[in-house]
Amino acid sequence: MHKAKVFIVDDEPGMLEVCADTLAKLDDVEVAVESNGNQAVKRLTGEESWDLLITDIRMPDIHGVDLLRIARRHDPNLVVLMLTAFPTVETAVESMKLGAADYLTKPFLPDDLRATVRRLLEQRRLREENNLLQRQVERSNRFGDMIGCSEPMRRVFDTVQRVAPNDVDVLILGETGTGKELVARSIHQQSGRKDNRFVPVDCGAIPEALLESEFFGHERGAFSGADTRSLGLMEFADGGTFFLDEIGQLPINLQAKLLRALQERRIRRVGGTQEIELDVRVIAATSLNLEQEIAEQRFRADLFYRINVARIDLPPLRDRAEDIALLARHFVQRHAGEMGHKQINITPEALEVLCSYRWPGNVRELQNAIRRALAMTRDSELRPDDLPTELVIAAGDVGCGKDHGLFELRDQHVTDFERQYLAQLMQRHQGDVVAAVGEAKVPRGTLYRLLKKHDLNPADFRFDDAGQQI
Ligand SMILES: Nc1ncnc2c1ncn2[C@@H]1O[C@H](COP(=O)(O)OP(=O)(O)OP(=O)(O)O)[C@@H](O)[C@H]1O
Repeated sequence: MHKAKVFIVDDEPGMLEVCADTLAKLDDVEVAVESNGNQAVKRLTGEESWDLLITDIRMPDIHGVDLLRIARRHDPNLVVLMLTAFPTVETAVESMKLGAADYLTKPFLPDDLRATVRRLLEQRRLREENNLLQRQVERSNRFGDMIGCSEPMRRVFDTVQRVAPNDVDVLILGETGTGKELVARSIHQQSGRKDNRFVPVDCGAIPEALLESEFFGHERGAFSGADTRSLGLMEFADGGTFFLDEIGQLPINLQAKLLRALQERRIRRVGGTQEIELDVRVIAATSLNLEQEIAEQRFRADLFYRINVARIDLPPLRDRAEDIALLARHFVQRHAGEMGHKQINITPEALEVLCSYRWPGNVRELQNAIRRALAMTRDSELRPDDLPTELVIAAGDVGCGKDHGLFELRDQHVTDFERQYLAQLMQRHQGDVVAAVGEAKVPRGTLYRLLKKHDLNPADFRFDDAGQQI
């Protein structure tokens, strides 16, 4: 049987003995004790892994709250039970904020200690099981880098699988951030071209005057400034896949040239006379309604028919609510590691907020919201107040109006904004207050006061080269 490892820290040897004896009666628990603060820090930050830390608050060589902070920084999943003979509201609140699971006031009955430990270990076991299940669920709802369990996404995965090996051109339609580029990459990855290049180009991002030479390349001397011959993106993609993102924004004169290149699979560099044969698969994507663009004569119908050989419609995130929780958990897992957190759970209340928002920026917006929330959270749970304010308001938590007046809502906004701003500022400067003062353009004292107000500690944002918090 796996025994839960419990570590008890108290400066009084008598107390350690009583606690150890009490817990020894639980047969699935293994107990270690320590009365010296420095030794306790060493064991908590060393190789050993612990399930539960029980620590006294008042000790001569280390304060229990500091031990809690150090231990949870090393292992954010560690469950901590605080013991105190002098309960003060501030210490209790501070301990809870730093992630203590509970606290017991001395003196306590052995049964109370046993019951509390049993409950905390059970909670931890359930959380771990839950994480394991989540990982299994995610594995079965994964298609390459794409995640989705909703019916529309399953259809998308199915279509990708069918069109990928067939070398036909593909048109992907969907609002911004729905994953069009991810789908295009996935098609490339599952095609016979996967060992050659995938060349993406954002048609809306290249200045019109440069588009033709960017696409088709140019010969030396083709125009002033062209001192060398240059390959175009399409030629660069020879043998592979050319991904035209936002094709709806391509100027009409270039549409004609692209159509010709697609029909003949040949191009001519700007200023060149020779035709160059190319073997390129084209995948185009747009968030515009191309039929309407054609009706308004901004998009050529013949180009539309040429690229609309196989078509994939990516539904907006709000129409596939089942995917929201799955994606949110996936992003939490992915980005928590990058930010130095070990394992973070989303509370059911936070999931409810995420699921009732409309996500105009779709999956990209969800991913960013999770990143921002992770920067705000200080313990192993992501709660509604860690989420960007606009989501919480839209979900009705703060802002249904009838319970909150204009000024109250405004103050709430300002407070949330301040907290988010400061957390991101600290993150950008890795806890360097001098650099943060420079960017925020406020006196140092003001910055310290605001950090204190929002209970943010610059030290929590300092990481070493390996990404570990220092
Ligand atoms: N189903 C999904 N599973 C996992 N991540 C996804 C999914 N859909 C989108 N993403 C992520 O969301 C972000 C936006 O996706 P992507 O760039 O493919 O969207 P897009 O539709 O091409 O956006 P735009 O129209 O703005 O170019 C990316 O970081 C991508 O990895």
